[in-house]
Amino acid sequence: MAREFDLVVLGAGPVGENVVDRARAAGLEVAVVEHELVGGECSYWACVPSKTLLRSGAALRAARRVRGASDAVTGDVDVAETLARRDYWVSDWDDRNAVAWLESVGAVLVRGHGRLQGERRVVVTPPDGGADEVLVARHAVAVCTGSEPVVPDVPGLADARPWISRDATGVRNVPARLAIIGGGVVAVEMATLYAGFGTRTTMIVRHGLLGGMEPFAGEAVADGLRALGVELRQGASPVRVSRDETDAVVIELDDGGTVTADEVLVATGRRPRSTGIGVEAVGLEPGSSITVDDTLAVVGLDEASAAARNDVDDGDGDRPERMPWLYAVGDVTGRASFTHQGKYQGRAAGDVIAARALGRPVDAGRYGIHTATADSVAVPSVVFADPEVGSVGLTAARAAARGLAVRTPEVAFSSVTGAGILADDYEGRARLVIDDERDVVVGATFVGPDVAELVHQATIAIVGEVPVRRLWHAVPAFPTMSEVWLRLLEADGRPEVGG
Ligand SMILES: Cc1cc2nc3c(=O)[nH]c(=O)nc-3n(C[C@H](O)[C@H](O)[C@H](O)COP(=O)(O)OP(=O)(O)OC[C@H]3O[C@@H](n4cnc5c(N)ncnc54)[C@H](O)[C@@H]3O)c2cc1C
Ligand SMILES: NC(=O)c1ccc[n+]([C@@H]2O[C@H](COP(=O)([O-])OP(=O)(O)OC[C@H]3O[C@@H](n4cnc5c(N)ncnc54)[C@H](O)[C@@H]3O)[C@@H](O)[C@H]2O)c1
Repeated sequence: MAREFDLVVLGAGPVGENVVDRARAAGLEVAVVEHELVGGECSYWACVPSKTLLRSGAALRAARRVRGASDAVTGDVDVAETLARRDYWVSDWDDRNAVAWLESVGAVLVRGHGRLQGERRVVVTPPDGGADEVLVARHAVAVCTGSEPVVPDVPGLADARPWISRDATGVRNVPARLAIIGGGVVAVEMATLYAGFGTRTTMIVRHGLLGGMEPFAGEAVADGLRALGVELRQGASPVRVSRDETDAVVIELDDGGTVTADEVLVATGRRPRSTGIGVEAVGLEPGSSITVDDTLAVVGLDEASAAARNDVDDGDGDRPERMPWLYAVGDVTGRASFTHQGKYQGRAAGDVIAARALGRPVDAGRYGIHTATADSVAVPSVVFADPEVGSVGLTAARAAARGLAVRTPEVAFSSVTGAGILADDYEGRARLVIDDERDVVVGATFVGPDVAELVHQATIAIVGEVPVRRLWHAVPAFPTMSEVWLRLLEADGRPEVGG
């Protein structure tokens, strides 16, 4: 016997939880299928443990940067206490609180591995390998299955017991030597973390660090990592990996060099988790990101399902317009792989699914409540390295690629009194990207200690499309880090009357 619900959500990560929350708030009957821990990657293996582990070293370094406080710092990071704090924040990898929340909102949790079995049907294999159960969705299925790490096909790597990010954030025995392959955000944050733990850390980086961001961000982070004692092997790629007779990992590089370590962390990106979830049953391509429109409804599904059924539209117009029934939300869409952005999508998706199911008006225009418009305008992110990198919107290069004429005022934080008071010899930079035609901010990057909280101001300026002329009236308090905004406006130039 199949159980019926209004909505079946596949995956109870942060994104699935938000879809559930909004759909339940509207009164839909909702089932959510989860094969691991309710709360997903972010809560147990990604954002929460990584940021908790990074915090101890960051706090110590912050105190060391203030004369009058620095002498009170007499030791290094207490690794055992830091790991214990991490264990607390990941609830010892126990999801009972998250499950209690699901129950409190009246959602039904179905434990097991789910996969699509055709339109509006999800089949679940329970964890004990018992009989499959079919869940039928009266209105919609939302795929929120997240992403998984990519391990490149380097000879010997898979057999060398490489770490993926879960091993690095779930660590119990901190290695004396760690090699990291990759130069993206996972690699940079984990190098910062392990260097702070006293691990001899070597990064193997094909190109620069933090590709895709403003170049000055990667350069400052590279300098910061070197200052922490990290060895950067830039312009090098691994060609062969093995374990030697002492069980050390030996990584041979294409520049002829070798890196030897106790563990090797592979941080070479993630791919959408769209295999093994039955997308082929509805005509979609497993392994690819699932393409959605701004209401998170899967695009091209009718054509794909028709093709899968060999049911060709003869174009006589007799096929009725159908309500979307399949949605994809979060990392699996490849739109913006961050928890906050996926949750934003999840709120829109839960609301629009309910609106369509209940025959209520749908607000799907630009910045409508049922859309994830900001995905293509303002995705904020913070890289928790030393220095931190906070960014949102377009870089100068991305703006140029879009054909925008921009102004890019840039300043050093040395001109900001609040930064100098925050830390002695504060070093950092900030850049705005301003659309010259519309005179609004379309991108911002801040690099330096404790810049994370500056990003949201930029996000509001971008999403609110606040004219730069008007930003002159948003006065930052003295002496705070926010004064960087005034310096940036000054670098851009005081507007003229009638200009
Ligand atoms: C090391 C690391 C650090 C990160 N730090 C940050 C950060 O600081 N800030 C930030 O915003 N983002 C961060 N991210 C990214 C963030 O973790 C993801 O963007 C976020 O987890 C995506 O949420 P999601 O719900 O889409 O996917 P997930 O969190 O992956 O959740 C998907 C859920 O679906 C379940 N599932 C999958 N397939 C099935 C199936 N077939 N049946 C049943 N259940 C299934 C999974 O078990 C999982 O619980 C980090 C990522 C990594 C790797
Ligand atoms: N603070 C945060 O918000 C945060 C933290 C961690 C992760 N994340 C999310 O997780 C995602 C995944 O992070 P990531 O760092 O794994 O991916 P990434 O795409 O940011 O970086 C991958 C890195 O690996 C390199 N690389 C790829 N293939 C390689 C190969 N074959 N050999 C050598 N190097 C190779 C790339 O050049 C790049 O430097 C991010 O895009 C981000 O959305 C966010």
